[in-house]
Amino acid sequence: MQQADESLGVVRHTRIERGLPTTRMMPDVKRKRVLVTGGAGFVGSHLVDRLMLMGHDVIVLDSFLTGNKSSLSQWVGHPSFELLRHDVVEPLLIEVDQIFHLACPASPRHYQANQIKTIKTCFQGTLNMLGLAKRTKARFLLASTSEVYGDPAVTPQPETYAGNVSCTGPRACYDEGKRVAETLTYGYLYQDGVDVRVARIFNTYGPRMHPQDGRVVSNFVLQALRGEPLTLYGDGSQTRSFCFVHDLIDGLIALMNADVHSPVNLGSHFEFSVKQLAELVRDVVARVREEDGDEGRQRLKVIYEALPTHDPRQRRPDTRRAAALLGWAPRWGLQQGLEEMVRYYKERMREGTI
Ligand SMILES: O=C(O)[C@H]1O[C@H](OP(=O)(O)OP(=O)(O)OC[C@H]2O[C@@H](n3ccc(=O)[nH]c3=O)[C@H](O)[C@@H]2O)[C@H](O)[C@@H](O)[C@@H]1O
Repeated sequence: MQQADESLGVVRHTRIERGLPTTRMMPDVKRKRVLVTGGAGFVGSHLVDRLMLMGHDVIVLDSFLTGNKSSLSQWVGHPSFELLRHDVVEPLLIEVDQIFHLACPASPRHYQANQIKTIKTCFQGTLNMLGLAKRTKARFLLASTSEVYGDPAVTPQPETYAGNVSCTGPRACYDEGKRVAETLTYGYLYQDGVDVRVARIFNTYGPRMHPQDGRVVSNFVLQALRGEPLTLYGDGSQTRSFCFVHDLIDGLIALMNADVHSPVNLGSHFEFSVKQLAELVRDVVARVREEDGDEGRQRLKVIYEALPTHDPRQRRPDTRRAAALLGWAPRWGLQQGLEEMVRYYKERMREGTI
C-alpha cells in the first residue's frame, strides 16, 4: 500500500498521512486552475469538493459575508487548494483557466438585509470576474437564478421566458442584480468573445445550508427536529421545485464543460406546494427518528405568517434544454434528499454545533 502510494508521488503520500481526502491524480493536460467565487457558501463548498476530488487545482474566493470557512476545512493544507479572503467587488489579478462565479448572498433574508451590497456584488463583482476571464482567456460560468423570471406568469418556465420582475420591490436587488449580471456576461461574449456559460439555478437544498439561512427547506427541517411549529408563509399554496445540491453540482460541471452559450435552467421539474413540503418534512423527520429509536411521529404543527411581498406564486423549470444539451436530469428524489438533510442537521445538533 505504502509502495503503491509512493509510486504515485510524494504529494499523494503526504495527503494520506495528514488525513486529507485523497484526490484523483489528473493528468496535467486535463488539470485546470479553477476559481470558485463564493466557494465557502452552501453551493460553492459542494462544488469545491467535487472539483478537488476530480483532481483540479482549486482557488476559492470568499468575503465570508454569508460563506462559512468550516465548510472547506477538509481541504485546508491540501497542495491543490487555496483559500483567499477577498470581496469580488474589488479587482483580482490571478491566472486561471475556469471561473465559476457564485459569489452573492442567495437567501431572501440575507439579500434583503444587504440590498446595496447585493446589487454591487451582482454588478461590480460580475464585471470584475468577467474582466479577469477576458484577461486570462478563462471560461466563465455565471451562477444566475430562477429569480430572473420573477413571479412567473408562465409555467413551467423556459429559458426563453422574459420574466415578470419588479425593479422596485424588496427582491429587486437580487432579481435585477442577477438580470444585469446576465446582461454583462452576454456583453462580454458578444463584444469580447469571452467563453461564457449561464446557469439559472432553481431552489436548491442540502447539507451545509446555514441554520439561519432562512430558506424554506432548512427552516422546516430544523423546526421539525426541534419540535417547533413550521412557519408557513401565506396559505402555503405557493409552489417550488426542489433540487438536491449534488444534482445541481453535476449540472454546473456539465454546463461548464459543454459548448453552450445560451442560459440553461438547472432544477427539479417536480413541483410541490410549500404546504406539501411541510407534510413531507414531518414524515421524513418522523421516519428518521423511528429508525434511530427516538420518539416517533408528531402532529404537524404550523403557524401561518404573512406572505412576503412579491413572493413568487409558482416556480418550476422547463429543463428540456439541460436534458438536450447537457444530458442532465436530477437523480435525487425529494424524500431521499430531505432524509440526508435531516441526518445532517441531527448530527450537528448532537455535536452541539447548531
Ligand atoms: O433556494 C433557492 O434556490 C432560491 O431561494 C430563494 O427563493 P425562494 O423561492 O423565495 O426561497 P425560500 O426562501 O426558500 O422560499 C420558498 C417558499 O417558501 C416560503 N417559506 C419560506 C420560509 C419559511 O420558513 N416558510 C415559508 O413558507 C416562501 O414564502 C416561499 O414561498 C432565492 O431568492 C433564490 O435566489 C434561490 O435560488
